[in-house]
Amino acid sequence: MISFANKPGLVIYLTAGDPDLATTRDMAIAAIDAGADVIELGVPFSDPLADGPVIQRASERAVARGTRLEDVLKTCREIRDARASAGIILFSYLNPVVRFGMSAFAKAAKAAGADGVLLTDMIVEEAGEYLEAMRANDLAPVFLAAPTSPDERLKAIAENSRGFVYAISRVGITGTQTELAADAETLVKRLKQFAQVPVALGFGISTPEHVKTVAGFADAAVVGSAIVALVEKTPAADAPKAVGEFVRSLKQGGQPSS
Ligand SMILES: O=P(O)(O)OC[C@@H](O)[C@@H](O)c1c[nH]c2ccccc12
Repeated sequence: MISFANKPGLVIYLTAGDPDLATTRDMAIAAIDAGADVIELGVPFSDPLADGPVIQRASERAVARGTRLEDVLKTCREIRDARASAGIILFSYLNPVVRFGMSAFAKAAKAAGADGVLLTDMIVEEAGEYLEAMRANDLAPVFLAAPTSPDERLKAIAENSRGFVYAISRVGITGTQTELAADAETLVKRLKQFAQVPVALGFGISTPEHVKTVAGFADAAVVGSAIVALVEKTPAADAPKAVGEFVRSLKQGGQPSS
């Protein structure tokens, strides 16, 4: 279930299959137990355009190991069986989903226990068939909103998103930054005019301080590259514990001060 009732709301991105699928499952479980509200389970893709170097490398490693969409669905099911109530979003580019078949994919995602789907390069203006497949399977479609989008696009993105809407804090690619983008708060406020669902902010969020700042104006923070970089430098056997500890520091350090 997608809920951000325990502040600060936290969405944790993992590239499935890096370092391997069993470790991905265990890291997701550790992240949930440490306070992650939603896991974004990334299907590794050979041509990840929107991704910065850290996630690109993770995708390459996972693809090189032969990780396929079917395998990621299986891992999703394992995470769901282990933790009934956490939110799970399947995260992919459009191409692998189209190859799988949109309707078959939606059915399989539901059967795998996912709550929702985010397709990075799916644009809301062309989402008719996708939205229908999501609706038919009771899955939440999550769309990305960029600071460069005019109001009428933000409105369509907000109104068609379920579970939450994803605000991209800055133009460009994923990756950690020392400073949060200055116009991130403006984008969240613009989206909030239109959104009935929570607004999550991602891109460049990597520290408990960032999470705390974001919690002041958005419903949730998305952390991707900082997690994936930690996974990259940690031996597989230690990765679930390391991810759990990092997520706990984000959740606790991100708490609003009273
Ligand atoms: O890596 P960052 O800067 O922490 O941002 C989250 C991001 O990685 C995750 O949500 C994501 C992974 N791949 C993407 C592609 C497009 C948009 C978002 C994403």
